[in-house]
Amino acid sequence: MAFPKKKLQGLVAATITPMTENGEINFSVIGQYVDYLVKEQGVKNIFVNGTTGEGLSLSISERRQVAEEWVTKGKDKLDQVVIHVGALSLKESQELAQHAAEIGADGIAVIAPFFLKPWTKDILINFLKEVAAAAPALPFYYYHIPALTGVKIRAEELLDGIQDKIPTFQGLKFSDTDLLDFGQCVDQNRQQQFAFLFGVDEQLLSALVMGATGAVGSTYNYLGKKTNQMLEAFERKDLSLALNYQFCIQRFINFVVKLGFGVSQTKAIMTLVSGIPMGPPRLPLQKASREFTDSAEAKLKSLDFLSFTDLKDGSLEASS
Ligand SMILES: CC(=O)N[C@@H]([C@@H](O)[C@H](O)[C@H](O)CO)[C@@H](O)CC(=O)C(=O)O
Repeated sequence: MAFPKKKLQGLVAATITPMTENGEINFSVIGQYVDYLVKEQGVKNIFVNGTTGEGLSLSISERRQVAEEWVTKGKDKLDQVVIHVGALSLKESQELAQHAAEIGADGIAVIAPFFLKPWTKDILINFLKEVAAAAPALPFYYYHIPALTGVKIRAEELLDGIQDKIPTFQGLKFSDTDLLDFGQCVDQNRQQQFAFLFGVDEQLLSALVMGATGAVGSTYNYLGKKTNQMLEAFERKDLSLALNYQFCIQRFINFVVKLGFGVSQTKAIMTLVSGIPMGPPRLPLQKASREFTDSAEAKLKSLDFLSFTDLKDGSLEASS
């Protein structure tokens, strides 16, 4: 199999799914969102329908439409659009994988099924293999997020010999803090050209030291520019400057984590910073409180992540 695509590297924004106040998907702002990521944040890769995108809270038909809209609006602007196609139902996952191929996505990613769970590596591989086979021309990424799926099979174990079973396997999206597991994934697969995409934004610098080739995360929607500066400093081997950037990013994430941080809060912050209305999350998530948004705004300003002139009208929309 030949993959014409460039290796997925650098920052990948885990996109939010914009919604209207009525809870419908707001497709009308996706074009603007693409431009914002590229022009304001310098982020040209996206990960659609993942955790941040509430992919598992959307219907299959919605997931297809969202994927299609991002691919269409990202054409000639974005480098790569990866679609998360994981689902509890293998059939649905395969349908989404096939659809991603049909619409011209650049790759697919899959989480472990998390209700009736695979308990061994081989069972998980069998599930992933069946999904990957539905899109045999698309690069395949395993999305490791054990805290949310409850599937604790170590990524290092999973990667051992994975390309023999899944020839389209191209990389790992690692959303966990176990840097021993992550480091061993890199170390044991040095001969492969896999993408190692780290998914804990506040710890990215440590993962870069371990050999991460890129990162997928929610904060790259609005802290992409700052994180790109960190990547550039790391690339120039200016570790002290890179650390300054990481600490600065950590100060913000640490602050919001203490207030209670998740997808709802990401929607509110992105609305505030970009001026593009992301709307409320879908149940069971609850909209971020006005108090949260005000505190986050003050913190962003104090860290110089946001100036008064950056504020757009949409900032009001973020709060209840
Ligand atoms: C649990 C979670 O949502 N993790 C985020 C991080 O970007 C996270 O928001 C960030 O590190 C702040 O803690 C990503 O790993 C999720 C992600 O990439 C996705 O939306 O698919």
